[in-house]
Amino acid sequence: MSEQAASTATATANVHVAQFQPLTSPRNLKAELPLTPAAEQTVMQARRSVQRIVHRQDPRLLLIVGPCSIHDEAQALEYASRLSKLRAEYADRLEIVMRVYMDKPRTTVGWRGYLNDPHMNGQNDFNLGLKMTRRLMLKINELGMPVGTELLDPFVPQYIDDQLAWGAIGARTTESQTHRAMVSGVSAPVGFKNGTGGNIKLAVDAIVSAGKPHTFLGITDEGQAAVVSTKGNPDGHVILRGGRFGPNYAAEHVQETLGLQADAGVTAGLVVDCSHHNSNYQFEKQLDAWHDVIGQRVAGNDALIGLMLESNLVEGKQSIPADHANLKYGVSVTDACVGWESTQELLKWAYEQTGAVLAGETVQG
Ligand SMILES: O=C[C@H](O)[C@H](O)COP(=O)(O)O
Ligand SMILES: C=C(OP(=O)(O)O)C(=O)O
Repeated sequence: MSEQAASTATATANVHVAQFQPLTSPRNLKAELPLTPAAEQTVMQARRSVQRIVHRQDPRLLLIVGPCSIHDEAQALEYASRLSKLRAEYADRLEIVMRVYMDKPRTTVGWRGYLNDPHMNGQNDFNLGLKMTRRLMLKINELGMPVGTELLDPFVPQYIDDQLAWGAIGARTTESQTHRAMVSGVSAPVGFKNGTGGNIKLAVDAIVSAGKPHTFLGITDEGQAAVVSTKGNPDGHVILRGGRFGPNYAAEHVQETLGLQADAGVTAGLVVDCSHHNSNYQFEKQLDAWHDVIGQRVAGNDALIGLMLESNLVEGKQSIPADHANLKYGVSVTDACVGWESTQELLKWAYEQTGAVLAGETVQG
């Protein structure tokens, strides 16, 4: 697509706009990369399971597991292929969804993810990023591995909503009206992180807001600017991710959250993100959160319905080198992740532990 300079610049308008570029429409991209029957089946089955887990009608644990961010298609597919085997093996007790995070929020600036900047060089080729995102999600769904992602840019759901079993709103945007309204129209269940400062109430408020109809400005499938009216998303839930004061997965924080939800009439279960402030950004500490939360669930706290784990083929993280040939294989370029061996052990442990919880309970599809 050809680039176009800001043609509307005047003395007072678009003073700080450098350029506009045409954006492909959701319909064009979906015509090029349609949802296949196999991918659709993965999405539909997993979405239904996640909805039931969120509303505590299915006792299995929802586990959202995968890299902090995707930066390489082949590595993401290798990870998805490995994870899909464990998903199938543990399906009677665990509903495993892969973290396929493509659009990254930043505290200030930094690489904004594969969707925003697929070349990782500041070119911000959104048209390519959207295509690569849709293609990767399609391939992962076709493996029978359901996809979960953070929804950050409000236009993006029109391009990938049909492929999502689960979505998240990040800690930096849960309080945003724009994101709450956007979620009210998203087809999949969506989790809201607590704020970076640790405020849980704003995530509960977000569930209430996104559960209602909204009218906002967005785009149509044809890519035309439009007034969008939604019906409300009934499957919002809180994701506890810790705050600047420290972790918030202990029993007292879980109780506090349930109290806030009761006041607001929210009955959804809670997901705990083992990473971010719940691990103090040290990837090994995700194990503490994982063991603690599953321990609470096994001890009888049914409100704890799921966990998130930041995991990659290889543990740790790396900075993005100027020469991408120097990127280390399978290592995160954003937050540090646990490696594959730990991931396997953690999933096996979760499966073993939840045996007692699920004994005698029937999982209905
Ligand atoms: O999940 C990843 C990061 O925590 C998030 O994108 C913020 O990153 P930053 O604080 O490094 O910008
Ligand atoms: C950015 C993320 O988390 P948070 O919004 O909790 O910082 C993430 O999960 O990738």
